[in-house]
Amino acid sequence: MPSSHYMALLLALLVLLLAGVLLAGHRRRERDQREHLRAMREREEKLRLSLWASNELYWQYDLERHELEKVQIEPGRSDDLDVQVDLDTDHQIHPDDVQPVLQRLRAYVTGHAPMFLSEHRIHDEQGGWQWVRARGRAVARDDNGRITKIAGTARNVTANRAQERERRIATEVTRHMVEAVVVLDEEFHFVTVNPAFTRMSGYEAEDVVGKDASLTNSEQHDAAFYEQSRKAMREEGHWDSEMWQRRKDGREFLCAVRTHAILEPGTQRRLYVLVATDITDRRRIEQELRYLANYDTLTNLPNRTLLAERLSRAIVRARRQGTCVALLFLDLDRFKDINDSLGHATGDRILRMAAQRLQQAAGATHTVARIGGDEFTVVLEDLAHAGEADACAQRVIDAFDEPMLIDDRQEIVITPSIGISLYPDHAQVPTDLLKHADTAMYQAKAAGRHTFMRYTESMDSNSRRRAGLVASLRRAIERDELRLAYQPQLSLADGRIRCVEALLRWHSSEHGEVPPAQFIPLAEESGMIVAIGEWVLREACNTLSDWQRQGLDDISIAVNVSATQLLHSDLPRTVERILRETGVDPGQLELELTESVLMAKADLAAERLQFFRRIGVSIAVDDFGTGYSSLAYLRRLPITTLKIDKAFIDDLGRPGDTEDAAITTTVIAMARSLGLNVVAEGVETAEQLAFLRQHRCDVVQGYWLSPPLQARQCLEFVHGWPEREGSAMRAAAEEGATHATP
Ligand SMILES: Nc1nc2c(ncn2[C@@H]2O[C@@H]3COP(=O)(O)O[C@H]4[C@@H](O)[C@H](n5cnc6c(=O)[nH]c(N)nc65)O[C@@H]4COP(=O)(O)O[C@H]3[C@H]2O)c(=O)[nH]1
Repeated sequence: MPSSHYMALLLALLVLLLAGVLLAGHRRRERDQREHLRAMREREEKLRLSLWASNELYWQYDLERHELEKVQIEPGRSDDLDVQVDLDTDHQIHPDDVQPVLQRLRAYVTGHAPMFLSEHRIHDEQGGWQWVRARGRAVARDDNGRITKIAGTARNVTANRAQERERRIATEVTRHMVEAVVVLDEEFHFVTVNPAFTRMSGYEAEDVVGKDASLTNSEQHDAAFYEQSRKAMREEGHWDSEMWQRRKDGREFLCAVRTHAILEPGTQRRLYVLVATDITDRRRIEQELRYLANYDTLTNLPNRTLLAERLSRAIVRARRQGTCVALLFLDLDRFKDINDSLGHATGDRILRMAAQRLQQAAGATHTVARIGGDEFTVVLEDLAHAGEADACAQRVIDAFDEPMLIDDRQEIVITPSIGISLYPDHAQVPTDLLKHADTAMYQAKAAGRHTFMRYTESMDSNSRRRAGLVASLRRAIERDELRLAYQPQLSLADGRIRCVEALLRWHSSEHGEVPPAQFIPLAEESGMIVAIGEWVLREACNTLSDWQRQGLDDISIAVNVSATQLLHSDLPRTVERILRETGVDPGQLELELTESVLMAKADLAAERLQFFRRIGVSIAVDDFGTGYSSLAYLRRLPITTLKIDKAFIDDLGRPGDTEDAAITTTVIAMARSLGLNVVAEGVETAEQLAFLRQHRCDVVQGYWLSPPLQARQCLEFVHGWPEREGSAMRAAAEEGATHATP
């Protein structure tokens, strides 16, 4: 074979070989390409699947072109994952979020943040806004290394945010609730507590979480109570109650608790939610109100309301058991004077002491109540006979014999008057028992106070008489039923009558002659004493000026003035006016006030007395020795005269009387040392006169000299006195003196 043929064959073979190689290379490339394409498809598929599964979209942002490319899988189609690619230059970010998004982008691009991370709102397809959470990082840079493209994923977090918001609000609400919120697990162990629980119990969350709820149990309840509450929660799913709990520091508090069982989200486990309100203060206020409604806050004794309740119950019990109930009604004698004179603070102290003595005397088992002012009651139950009530009343009276010590320096004796009524003898219902005991108490007062009396039906007529007297007294002045009697006073130094005391008389057209001891207290209680007192003053001054016109110009007149007149009326103006109108010289008027009047509202009393002294009117202290004032106290008042009460004079001069004699001589001596004029009241016998003369008493007044007389008789008596003096009277006095002096 020619070499040219050989060469051609070789060339053909080479071509074929080359073609084969090329074909094989092409086929391999084709295979590689197919493989690459398959891998790409697979990756793309995985990407789609993961985008679908994570419900996120893929985005890529071109920083130079400001173009945003979004790739997202149509939601809800798992088998056919359609890719939706949007090229978007209008990124449709919520106007409020644009700046924050740009800032975050800038932070990443400038290297201040490791990635782009942003939560912001974008338009959704329905025209509303949806929250997206986007993450991304650089996918392309220019030759200078500057980021030109960022890509990443974004997910719709609108629902999450709403849930998260709800959760945050719920947490905040729980945190700020005034009520304690406690969540317990099925075993009643603490799961969570809110700050209000910490405030209420003193336990921080870490002190209690995981521990048994019995940690805060109080000893106010027994174990059965708590077991019962757990049973109710377990079986009924709720439990509402009030319960005492113990704080970390040991103090106990009362709370109103509402409990509900819930299921722990995502599990079947039960949780118990307890909402508790601290009602300790509310309960205390309720108890205080109940206390205020039923108790007297000054003495802590039951008040009228509780008394009525206890008395009703006592009657019901007595009816069932066939026993007897006694009601003691007690009023403190002349308490008003003490209250006025020593002040309300002292008055209150006396009431408290009186309450204690009363409770002690009555015994702890009996109801002692304060039903107003200085009025108290005692309910005695299970009495076999009425004599037991009398014995109790006597015990009470004895209990008050001991003086009360005020402020460690002043001793006061205050006496009670007591009325007693009995179930079933006198009444069947509480109101009638009270009424009858009150009536009996008034009778005890009328009988001279410091005593007790059992109710009798005749007492009702006495009460009616009192009411009738008050009604008649109101018309006494206009009916011209009042008169004055005048009782002369003898000055022992010169044997002359220098003063007469004006004493009021009332002859009622309905009740006849009513003694002052009966109607003056009524006039004082009803306030009528102011008008009556003014009438007395005018009448006395008119009589004196009348006597002066008839030649009796060297005599003065003493007029009684009550506490109400001195303190609650404009007595200084009244006295001035009457003196002016009647032309009586102030030096010839003496105002007689009882001790208690002078101590009443001491400042005002002193001020008024100073006024009278300034204008020349004299002041006498009446009934001295019966009250509780001391000479030391009276010395501070501008007093001119001291009248020793008849009670001390009565036994003077009788053999064996040493106490009254000692008191009288001491009072005379002390009064003289203070420069006071001393008048002895109620001098009835020559012996008394002699005693008084011997002990240098200044003045005597009483039946020995003369009873109170009508104005005309009194004028005649005084006119005729100089003739009589030195004869029979003097003889009697001297005779008495021989008897009286040992
Ligand atoms: N057993 C006895 N009694 C004697 C004797 N001497 C005088 N008396 C009586 O003793 C009382 C003395 O008056 P008093 O201490 O101011 O006590 C007076 C006085 O506190 C008060 N009173 C009388 N008139 C008035 C008045 O016009 N205003 C005021 N506020 N009270 C008056 O009534 C009280 C009683 O007055 P009366 O019944 O008039 O009683 C008078 C008088 O009649 C005596 O030797 N033996």
